[in-house]
Formats: sequence, C-alpha cells, structure tokens
Amino acid sequence: MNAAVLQPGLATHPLSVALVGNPNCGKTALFNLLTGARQKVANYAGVTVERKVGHAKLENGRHVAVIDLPGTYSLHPATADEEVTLEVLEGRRAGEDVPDLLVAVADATNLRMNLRLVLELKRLGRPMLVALNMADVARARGLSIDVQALSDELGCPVVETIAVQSGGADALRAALTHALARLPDEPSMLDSPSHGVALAGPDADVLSLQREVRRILARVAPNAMQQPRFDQRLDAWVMHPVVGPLILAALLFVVFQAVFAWASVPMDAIEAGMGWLGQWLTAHMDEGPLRSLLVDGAVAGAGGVLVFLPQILILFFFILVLEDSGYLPRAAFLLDTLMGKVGLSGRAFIPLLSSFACAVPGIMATRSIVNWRDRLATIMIAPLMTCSARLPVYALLIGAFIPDRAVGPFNLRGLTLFGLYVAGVLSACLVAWSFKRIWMKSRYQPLMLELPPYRVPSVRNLALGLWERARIFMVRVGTIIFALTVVLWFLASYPEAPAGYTEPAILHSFAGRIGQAMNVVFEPVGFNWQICIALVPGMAAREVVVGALGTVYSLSAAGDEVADALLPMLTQQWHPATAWALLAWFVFAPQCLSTLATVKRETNSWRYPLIMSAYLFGLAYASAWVAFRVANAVGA
Ligand SMILES: Nc1nc2c(ncn2[C@@H]2O[C@H](COP(=O)(O)OP(=O)(O)OP(=O)(O)O)[C@@H](O)[C@H]2O)c(=O)[nH]1
Ligand SMILES: [Mg+2]
Repeated sequence: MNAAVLQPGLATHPLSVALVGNPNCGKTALFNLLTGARQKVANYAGVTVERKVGHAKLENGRHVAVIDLPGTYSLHPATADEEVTLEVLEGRRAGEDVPDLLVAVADATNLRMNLRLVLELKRLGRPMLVALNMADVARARGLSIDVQALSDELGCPVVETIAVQSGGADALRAALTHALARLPDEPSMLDSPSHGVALAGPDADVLSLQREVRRILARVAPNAMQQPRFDQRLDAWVMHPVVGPLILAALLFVVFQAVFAWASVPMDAIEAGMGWLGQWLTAHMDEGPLRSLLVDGAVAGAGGVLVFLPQILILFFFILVLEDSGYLPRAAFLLDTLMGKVGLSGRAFIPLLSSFACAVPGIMATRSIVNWRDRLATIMIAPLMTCSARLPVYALLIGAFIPDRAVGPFNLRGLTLFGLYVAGVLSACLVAWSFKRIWMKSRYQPLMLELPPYRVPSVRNLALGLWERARIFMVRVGTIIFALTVVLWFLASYPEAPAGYTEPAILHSFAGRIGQAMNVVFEPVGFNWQICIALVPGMAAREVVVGALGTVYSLSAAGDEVADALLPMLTQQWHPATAWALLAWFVFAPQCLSTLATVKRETNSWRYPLIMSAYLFGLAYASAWVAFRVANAVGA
C-alpha cells in the first residue's frame, strides 16, 4: 500500500493520479495539458498503447505524478494495450504502487458509452473523480448535462474539461488539489478492498451496467443525442463504395504533389545557406583536418540532411490533419476488404498507418490486435510502409534524376514519389499474403473500430505536432546523423594517401577500402563504391545515407575545390540506372536498428527480427537488381 497515504506526514514520493477512460475520449490531450508533455493525440481509438508518466503542479504547489493510459472499453481487457491499463490499475507493474486517485475521463458527447466504464471504475471503490471532457463540443451541440446530479449519482466530484484549450483543465486541477488534500483523512481508502481489484463476471455485469447507465442518463442528460446529421451526410460520400476510394486516392495525390510543389522555396534557402557556410569556412580557415571535418563532415554531411526538413514537415502536416479530422478510421473501413484478402486483420490498418511516420510506434500499435498471428504478420510488414526517414533519400534521388515536368495535371516528381509509396504498400500486401500462406493460417477477423466524429483539426495540436516532428528531426541530425558522419569522415580521410597517389585520396582510406570490398557484392545491382560506403553508417538510420553520400562526395572532390551541392553532383556522375536501383533498394531497405530492436522487444525473441532483416535484405537486393536491369534495358 502507498506509504504517502498511510502516513500523511511522511510523503516520500509524489502522489499518483491515473487517467482512465474509453479510447479517444481525450485522455492524452488532458495529460499533455496537465503536464506540459507532448504525447501523441489523434482522432481515432488506440493511439496510446503504453503507459506514460508526467508531472503536474497543482494550485497549492504540490507535485503529482500523472499517468496516461491506453483507452479501454471495460476492465476486462481484450487486447495487449488494454491489459497495460488494468495492470497499472491493479498495481501489478513492477516497482509501481496502485495509483492514489483515478481520474475517469469521459467523452461528454458520448456518455451512453463512456459511463459504463466510469461505473465499473466506481465499483473498484477507490478515490476517484470524473472529468467530463469535450465540454466545448457538447455545448456546441446543445447538449446539457446536469453535472451536479451526475456527481450525486456517482458519489464523486465531476468537473467539465476542454482538453484542447489552454486553461481547459483548470477546473480539473482545482478538483485534484482538493481531492488529493483529502486523501489521507479518508478512512474508506485505507481499508477498502480495492487494492486487489475484485471484478464480477463480465456477462452479468454488462447488463446491469447498461441498465444503470440508462437510468443515470435519463436523469442527468435527457437529451443525449446520436451521431450528428452532418457526419452522417458526409459519411454517405466518404464511405461510398465507389466515391470513397476516389476521395482517398485524390487525397493521397494532393499530399504527394504538395511534398514537392510546396517545399522548393524553403529547401533552396536551406541549401543556399549550407553552401554559403561551406564556402565561408573554406575561405576563412586554414586547410587541414579541422576544416575538412567541418566542411566535408558537418556541412556536407549532416547539413545535407537538413535540407529535407521542409518536405518532412509538409508530409506530417497532412498526416496530422488527417489524423485529427477523424478521416483515418473511415479509410480503414474502405480498405478493410483489401486487407482481408491478403490475410491481414482490419485492426492492422492503424498500426500500418503509423508506420508511415516511423515503424517503431507502428509496431508498438499492433498491441491492439487481439490475435497473435495477425499481430505478427502486421509487425513483419510494418517496415515496408515508407517511413519518413526514407523521404530524404527518395527526395534526393528524385530531385537529381526525375525531370520537373508536368504529366497532365500532375508533376512527374510527385507521381514518382507516390509510385514509391504504392510500391511499398503493394509489396506489403504480397508479403502479408505469403506469410499467411506459408506460415500462419488464421481466420479473417473483421474490422471493429469506433468511428470518431469529424472534427476541424485543432491548430494547437497541429502546431505542437509539427514542432515535435521538427524537433525530433533536428535532434537526429544533430546527434546520430552528425556523429555518424563524423565517424565516416574520419574513416574516409585516414590513412592519408601517399604523395603521388593519382586516384581520389578517399580510395586509400579505410572507408574507401571497405566500399571497394563491398562493391563486389553490390556491383551487379549497379551500386558504386561511394554508395557502398554510405550504406554502412546507414544501418543505424536510413537518412544517414544522404549525409554519408554528402561526406563521401565532398571528400572525393579534387584538391581545394569546394564540392558542389550533392544533388547536381549526383545528376552528373551517376548513371540513371544506378539511381533507379537505389530507389528500389530503399523501398525495402532493411537498415534500421531501432525497428529491429522494437521487434525483438515486442515479440520477445531474436527469431523475428532476424527473419525480418533477412527477407527485407533479399527483397531489397532482388528489386534493386531488377530495377537496374530494366533501367538499362529501356535506356533510362
Ligand atoms: N474539441 C475537443 N476535442 C478534443 C478534446 N479533448 C480531446 N479532443 C480531441 O479528441 C481526439 C482524441 O484525443 P486523445 O487525447 O488522443 O484521446 P485518448 O483518450 O488519449 O485516445 P486513446 O489514446 O486512443 O485512448 C483528438 O483529436 C483531440 O484533439 C476536447 O476537450 N475538445
Ligand atoms: Mg491517448
């Protein structure tokens, strides 16, 4: 039991408050507001799959630990993420006490569903208060809830919150201060049986809960309504079997066009800035290792990756808008039949979608898939969704080799990028299908996903999300990418070539020798030794390849000349077939250590990460080979 509760005078650690509620009711938004954290918030169920702790300061200056939990429909968990919630509530996590206070978060616009869990939580007999979230939406829809009556019914404080407005959690903060201050005096707390949660059998429970919910609703919110009319009318189009997929395709097109069309101005500016910096350093520093490290390593390497920040932000802008609008689960329904055909569970949609940002959260999100084999199949194909780390590589090669030409209303570069994404998705379908055939047969599980209401994306969420993305990218450039390019710079500069060496000095270095040795394996797919060198540090993270190429080519530049920017240099020096092969390689590229580590953690075995890297490597090599041959044959 909690020491701070038993002995109020000796509070050795801060009290803890857990946010519990249905999926998509705004727990994480509330958590962010209370603690200043920036956890992911999106308008669909199953966003949070792991418990997160933050710290909030209350009005009386006291600090509390706030725990954000995965959403759950009941206290009888069906999936791995719901299990996390129950574990925390029961204090079964190693080294963690039972939370001192529960904040039951309920979506005020959907009390019919949300109150059931609130009642279940209430039955635990633990100190609790209720946050009626989305109070703004409820008000806008003319829904009136008698907060006092609800509080009487539940026997605990009830406050309204608006988790997406600054100040929207002030009432909750005040209620927390009050409730926590009273905790130690509450005798029921100390001898309540709740520290081992006693749950009644699920079936009998559900019916009686349902009755109770209806009775309470009739008293506190007699005008509780169903889905708004606007949503129903929009859904008639969005979910239409013919119009729906057309809308989806059109949306995707716009996204990929925009990535190229909107980014050129800021990209040119960053590139010019980097070019200027390189020249300035060359002009103002004496020739020597330090100048080379800064110019060839830092500026040409890590700086070269920075150029792609605008494109990444544009892509994420669209992802965030789609996430917050409520469109994504609808797209999941549209694609459900297709996913069923290749043997994936409908539930795989959201994890696969998250993998477009990064496979790591995507693989974690598979926790919401009940069937283990379905989950495994989804984990295995998650790296085939084009993650944002591939974007710099794609953008570099497309910029260098695909002409900036219009094809009908579309731009050829945008189309190529779209094609690469589609190639990833199609191969994922094929791989999923083969895994299912060879390995694991399981019955198709239809998609059951709550459709959230449509919502105008909140500017605050968008701004926070974009800022977070920019920060993550800059931190990566400043840490792992920078560190790896420095290591590469060293390996590519030493040992120095002897006097009278006629080839580029880099060929005499460690990296040059490694690259030449690897070239034996990669020559058949059209890679040169420079690419081979870049692939090695690229094992850690895919976008490092761009920085590594920058450094390798910068060091290969003859004499004292400042190397040209990477992009025009590639256009000059590479055969287009090599670019095709490298693009095809990166559709599958197995290199990403954090993904493999996540697979190991989630599957608890080395077997699956090994299988994953082997099959990805095989596919990458085979497709690069084919692309190289085809490009040569058509005389690209
Ligand atoms: N208008 C309005 N929108 C809100 C409010 N609270 C949350 N939202 C939106 O509701 C959606 C869901 O919010 P989340 O915080 O991700 O919900 P969650 O309960 O953490 O969801 P899971 O992690 O999936 O269980 C997001 O689109 C939020 O922007 C609110 O008070 N008012
Ligand atoms: Mg959440």
